[in-house]
Amino acid sequence: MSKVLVSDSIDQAGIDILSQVAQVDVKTGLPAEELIRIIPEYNALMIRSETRVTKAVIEAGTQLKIIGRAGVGVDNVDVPAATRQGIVVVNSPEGNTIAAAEHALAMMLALSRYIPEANLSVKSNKWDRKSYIGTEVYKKNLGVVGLGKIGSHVATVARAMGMKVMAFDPYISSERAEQLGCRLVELDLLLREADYITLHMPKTPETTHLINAAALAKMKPTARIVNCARGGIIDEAALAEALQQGKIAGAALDVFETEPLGESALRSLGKQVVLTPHLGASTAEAQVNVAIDVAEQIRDVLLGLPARSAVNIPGLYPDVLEKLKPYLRLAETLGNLVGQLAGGRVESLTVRMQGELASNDSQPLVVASLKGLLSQALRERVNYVNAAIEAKERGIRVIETRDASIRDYAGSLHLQAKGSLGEHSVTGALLGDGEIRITDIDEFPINVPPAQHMLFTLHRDMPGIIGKIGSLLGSFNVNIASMQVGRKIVRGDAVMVLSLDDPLPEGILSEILKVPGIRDAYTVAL
Ligand SMILES: NC(=O)c1ccc[n+]([C@@H]2O[C@H](COP(=O)([O-])OP(=O)(O)OC[C@H]3O[C@@H](n4cnc5c(N)ncnc54)[C@H](O)[C@@H]3O)[C@@H](O)[C@H]2O)c1
Ligand SMILES: O=C(O)CC[C@@H](O)C(=O)O
Repeated sequence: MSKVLVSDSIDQAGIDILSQVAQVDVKTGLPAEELIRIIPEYNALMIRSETRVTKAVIEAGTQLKIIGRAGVGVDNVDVPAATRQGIVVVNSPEGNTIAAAEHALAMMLALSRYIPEANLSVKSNKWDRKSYIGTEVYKKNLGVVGLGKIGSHVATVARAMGMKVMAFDPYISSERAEQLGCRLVELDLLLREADYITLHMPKTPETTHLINAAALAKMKPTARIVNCARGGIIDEAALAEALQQGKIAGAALDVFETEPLGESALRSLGKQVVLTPHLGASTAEAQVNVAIDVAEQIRDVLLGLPARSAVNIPGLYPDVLEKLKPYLRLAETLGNLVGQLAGGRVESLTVRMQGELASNDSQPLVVASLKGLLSQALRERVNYVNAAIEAKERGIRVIETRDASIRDYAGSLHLQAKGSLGEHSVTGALLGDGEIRITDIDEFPINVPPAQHMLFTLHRDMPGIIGKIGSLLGSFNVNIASMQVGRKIVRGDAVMVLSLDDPLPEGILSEILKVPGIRDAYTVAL
């Protein structure tokens, strides 16, 4: 019989499902070394946000087939390490949406009416009606940052309370925002105009400390901010300072840079700060939803069936998956690449299956391309199950075409995306050993493997230009791993593709664009 370890507190409904197919051991609060010691016995691990599933835990889990996260964020799991070891990681993308949205709304109202402090005051035998004159949210401007599942529900309820809602989300179409009755605006405007700001995006390199001292300085002195998304999106030291100096009026936080929250200046602030210990998902309903959702997936995988919300492996039957795996990786990489070249707001994606691929079932490749395309915006939230729905909700038009006559490689994939940075295309193929090659960018032939940090330029093919870019990168201490130029005619337009050992520092792109002959430049992180 299979063995499942449940290492965080999970609703009994989930345990009951797992018990149908496995021996279930519930052991919460395990120290890291103890988890590493016992994990080799288990075929599945079910967690919430407390257990840290590090590389060491994964490497020790030699029998593990699946890790189930009863919740949305899998930032406490080393997903690349699990993928390398062939362990499926599943989550529950929607089970706690309403709970988290309602918590954010409750935080906003608690902040406006000083409910936590007033409650403490009455409980300490006082009857103070003067210190807690609040403000109404009715007719106030709410700025929603991240208009995904939770942000959308917050926006809908806030509108019903009479608030005027604006939103900033670089990956959402203005049509989607309009459907929700929101004005899609730039972050700068939202920071300046909002009376309340609520954050609902994932923590990514782009969103880490998005709300820093400079952002807080743009806010109104009467503004209040709520973070029920992820710790670290707000710079807590800068926030404490802004509150102490009266630069903003209040903050309510459910999530923190370090959890549990240690020593923090935020704890000593008064009624203008409300803090909760990561309770966004803590409702009876959400805990039942996520426990059932994830336990069912663990049960299915232990029975040899596919998982419906796999974060790292598509929900396909194992034999189909095995055959398609290298092409799914190709499609995902190309989707991620073309999405970044086209910019955030992608309107359409064309997926062309070429050569031998033209006769395959195209659906998994289209889904993998969309998963790659949306991965910058949604990170672990996008998977093979929800990629198509997420794309539809974002108003992305998907066009599938086939051309069996293109036979430069046995099978190749061509993606074309139209977004806020214009229309861009990439083609890629697999070499005999399964290595990915990018064979074409914007119709310019090249032959490069994808790399973690890449720079693409469109320029005039003229003497000296490559040297200038090389020296410029050198002056910013960026090491070039490889470089290739693709051109159609001599001294016409050309593309240059550079693989870099380091991410490009801020400001360098504008310097590159100043080099005579450079028409455009894009950075990509894969
Ligand atoms: N406090 C809790 O207990 C709790 C519970 C559930 C979810 N969460 C967190 O809430 C957040 C939102 O969850 P969701 O289910 O709505 O996710 P979602 O994927 O449905 O939506 C996230 C949205 O953020 C947008 N986004 C990405 N980068 C952005 C950026 N730089 N600026 C603005 N928007 C950006 C995406 O386009 C997307 O629309 C996640 O961080 C999730 O982990 C917290
Ligand atoms: O498990 C929890 O309570 C938190 C869950 C939440 O942060 C999530 O990402 O789903």
